[in-house]
Amino acid sequence: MTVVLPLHDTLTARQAEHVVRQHAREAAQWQLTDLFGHDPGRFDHLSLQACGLLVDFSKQRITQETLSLLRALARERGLDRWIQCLFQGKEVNWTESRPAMHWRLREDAEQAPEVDAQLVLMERIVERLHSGQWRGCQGDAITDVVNIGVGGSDLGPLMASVALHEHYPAVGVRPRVHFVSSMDGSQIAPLLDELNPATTLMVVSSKSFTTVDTLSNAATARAWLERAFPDMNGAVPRCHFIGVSAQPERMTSWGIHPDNQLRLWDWVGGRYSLWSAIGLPIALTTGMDYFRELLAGAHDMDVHFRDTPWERNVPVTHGLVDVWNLNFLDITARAVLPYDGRLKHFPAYVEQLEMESNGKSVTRDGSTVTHHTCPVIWGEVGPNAQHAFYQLLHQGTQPVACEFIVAARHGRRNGNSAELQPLEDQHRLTVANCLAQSRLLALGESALPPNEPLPAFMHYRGNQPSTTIMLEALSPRQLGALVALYEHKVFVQAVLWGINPFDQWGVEMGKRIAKDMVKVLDTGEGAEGLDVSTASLADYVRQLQEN
Ligand SMILES: O=P(O)(O)OC[C@H]1O[C@H](O)[C@H](O)[C@@H](O)[C@@H]1O
Repeated sequence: MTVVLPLHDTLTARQAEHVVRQHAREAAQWQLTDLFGHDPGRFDHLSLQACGLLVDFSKQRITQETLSLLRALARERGLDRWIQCLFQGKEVNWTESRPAMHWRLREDAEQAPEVDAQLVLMERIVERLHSGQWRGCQGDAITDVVNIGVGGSDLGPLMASVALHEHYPAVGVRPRVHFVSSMDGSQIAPLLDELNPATTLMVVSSKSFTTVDTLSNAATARAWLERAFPDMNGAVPRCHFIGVSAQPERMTSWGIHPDNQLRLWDWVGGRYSLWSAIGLPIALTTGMDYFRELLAGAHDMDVHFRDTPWERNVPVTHGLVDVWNLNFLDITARAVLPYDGRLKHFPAYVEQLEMESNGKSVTRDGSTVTHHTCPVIWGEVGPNAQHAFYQLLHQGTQPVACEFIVAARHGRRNGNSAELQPLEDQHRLTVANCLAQSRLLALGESALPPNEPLPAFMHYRGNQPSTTIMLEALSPRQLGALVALYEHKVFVQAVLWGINPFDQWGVEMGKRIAKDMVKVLDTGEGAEGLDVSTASLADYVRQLQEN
């Protein structure tokens, strides 16, 4: 099927960009202190609510006019048609000739029956594990599940399982869920020392089922189980391995029993796949009802993104503000700062989602972009980062756009009120820190009560822009909405930049040349074709390993 995707109307897009650029010349002089001083209604004008999230853009260096000019630019770049193409399942991933239909994983059984069929299989597995009916090869109930995956087959499930670990399945007992991703064996080795093979189940999670990191960890896990049960090698794959992949034949030839295979599809990008069976660890942590709530929250955001006018559209606004910071204010770094330890893996998740999606430099027509695409993104749990890199945010030389993510209520589910009070107090303290930091970053020392003049080294210059995303509480539904918000804002930005957010060709070459390098390290073969630095390092390693 050939699909005609909208191309930019280059001339008008250039005109719109010119207008935004002129506006940005003025904006370069703006101070957030003045913007707040001039417009007491700034919060009302520049904050939006959707799907249980309150998103405050008022601490960004923008005005209502800025957003309106950026929306005009987006209109001229064809964003409305691109959104339609996304949700109509057109080939928006044009370098791989595929649609990108992660949103379809959040549809109901009627709209997406093939998705529902996999959810039903997944639910059966989850129930068998929670009820103790899934048995190891010696008849023991499973107590520990190890998810073996990397990239999108690790970061999303890990992030959401940890974020929602206070949500328990309604019935039964959940197993402990562990994550192994690193190819060097440094995670799996100590884990296997602790675990009992009789009660451990491995989930080998790989969309392609070719990723060497995952397959080498899976091989180590299989050897460990086969050593433990030398006479039961036929039962080991059946009782101790589940596979999740878009490649059933590869799962089968690796040895995953057909009954233990869960599927996803080529039309789901790895970093967009936590909603599929790749999310099995999440469902094992929370139970299937909460997993479905997570999907429902993401679906809420899909509908909001698709149907809401851009003036009130959170992913559109979020994407546009980031484009503004990067391309018009030259802010090339962004910090993702959750004020909630449960979201400790959220920054790493966003790093992959955004930088693997939008770290591109070639446009649809094959030309090189003439502007920056994705900023450098990093992050950490905010309160911990306060004691680490906030020094640079407050007094360093570079502008950094910050993103604060915090829940208004902790929403703790277990324990009596006397026990919970100290924890509620800790949550309030955390929210207070979040608000204090974003205020100080924005306003600098003018946020402080008037005092005697500070020496230069104590100076807080302020004017660091930030967005605050406030959840009512960290529920599965709101987490689903939050993650889908990021997925869609990434798409908005890609459309404005004219790039494909759904491929990752920049990762492929590294995988290929690593194979040749293994040969160099093993035998020295191929070293003569290498640069002197790499050849010398390889030689040094070989000498040390031989002695
Ligand atoms: O799920 P897999 O096929 O094993 O892929 C795992 C990961 O590795 C690749 O190199 C890509 O960069 C990621 O986008 C992907 O999520």
